[in-house]
Amino acid sequence: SIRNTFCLVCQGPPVWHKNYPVAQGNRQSPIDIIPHQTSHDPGLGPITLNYDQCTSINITNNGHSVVVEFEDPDDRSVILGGPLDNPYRLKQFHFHWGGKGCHGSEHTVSGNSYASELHLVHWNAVKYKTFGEAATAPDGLAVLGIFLETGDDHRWLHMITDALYMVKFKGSVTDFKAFNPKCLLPSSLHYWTYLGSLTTPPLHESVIWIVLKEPIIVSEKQVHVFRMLLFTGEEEDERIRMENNFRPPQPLKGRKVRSSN
Ligand SMILES: NS(=O)(=O)c1ccc2oc(NC(=O)c3ccccc3)nc2c1
Ligand SMILES: [Zn+2]
Repeated sequence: SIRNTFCLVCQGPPVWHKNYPVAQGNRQSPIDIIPHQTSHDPGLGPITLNYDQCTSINITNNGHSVVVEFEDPDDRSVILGGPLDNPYRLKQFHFHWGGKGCHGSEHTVSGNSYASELHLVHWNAVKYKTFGEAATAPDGLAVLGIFLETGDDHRWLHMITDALYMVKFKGSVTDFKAFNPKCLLPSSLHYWTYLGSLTTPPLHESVIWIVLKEPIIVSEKQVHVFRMLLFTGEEEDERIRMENNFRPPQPLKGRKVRSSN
């Protein structure tokens, strides 16, 4: 049937375990974070984001999300501290969002989801030679998750949403230079952290998750611009709107979620 030809990832989370058995593993992401059940760890220091020398390259529609990629030849833009033993290099950031009126974050907080979630993906270049190698190692990646809550316009998110018309179709890419994602951070860097995975195939259990407690505020109109993107390519007859590209929370399987102060 059409569904068989439809790519496996596009058929969504319920079928991923067929080709990626790790989907039912012991450290899958996202999760529902229950604040009063997290353990406050005084040994957990603050995180530091050294993004001032970062070099963004382009913005692309990879058929699952919209991704801004960075040059990572050295430690010019890194996240360090917190639960991390090494600096982790910024590789890319991307978003997950819902459909009209329904929420689209991946992590939830006491069962509540936000309109969208931003992921800044970093890799451990001290221990591993390439991103690909790090992506399969238990301490290979560190992803900073930031919730987007609807309210007033976000003055800097416009730089992203104004570029989305250029990458409407799957497989499209356009230059996107000199963007510093520091402008997308909330005022507080307090966070929860736990050991998890990539939230889309190949679902590698290689991510140290750092989820900020404070969301950034963006307007519903700005989130709606993300929904003009398509899952489908320019050459395909059927146009499928890119929305609800989030994986639902996965079983905690006894994991501890730690809280910074
Ligand atoms: N939603 S997620 O868990 O943050 C997540 C999920 C799946 C991912 O695949 C990649 N691959 C690269 O970035 C990459 C970048 C350059 C070369 C090869 C791969 N990053 C991911 C992040
Ligand atoms: Zn993501």
